[in-house]
Amino acid sequence: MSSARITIVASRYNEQYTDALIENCIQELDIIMPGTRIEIVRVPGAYEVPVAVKRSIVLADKQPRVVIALGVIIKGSTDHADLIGASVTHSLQQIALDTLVPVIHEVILVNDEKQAFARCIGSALNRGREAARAATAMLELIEQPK
Ligand SMILES: Nc1c(NC[C@H](O)[C@H](O)[C@H](O)CO)[nH]c(=O)[nH]c1=O
Ligand SMILES: CC(=O)[C@@H](O)COP(=O)(O)O
Repeated sequence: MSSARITIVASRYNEQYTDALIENCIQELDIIMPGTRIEIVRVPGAYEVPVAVKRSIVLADKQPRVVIALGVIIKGSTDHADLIGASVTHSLQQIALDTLVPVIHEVILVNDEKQAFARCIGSALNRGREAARAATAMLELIEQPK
């Protein structure tokens, strides 16, 4: 039984999809890493995810072993979605490299709700379950004896 500590930082924007990402992620963690202690942090939108990820690492009394970042960005009629997506991707990677705490990136940028449904609620491409599997793999990697 794992006593690992994982923090999930998830945005609320497009809540029907982000809630599904969280639900699928937790369900998968319960299967592949039962007993994992999970903390959930919610933020307004994808753009706020990186600062909450960094705060969950730097300010936490007990540092998480892995952080999972979840969000759904749906393209609109301007470049705003692409700008947010690019900034979030770069920021999350920078946080992981700066802190050496693995940050699993499933803040997805999609063209429409059909793509969002397939990746958040559907099973074949579920990014919440993918995040859980990636987090587990990274936890096993960082907990290997040096
Ligand atoms: N359009 C989407 C947003 N927009 C909001 C931003 O993430 C951010 O909260 C705002 O710019 C204030 O800083 N967020 C998503 O997560 N998904 C979207 O589709
Ligand atoms: C990613 C977003 O903020 C998006 O909803 C913005 O839509 P628009 O590009 O039409 O302003």
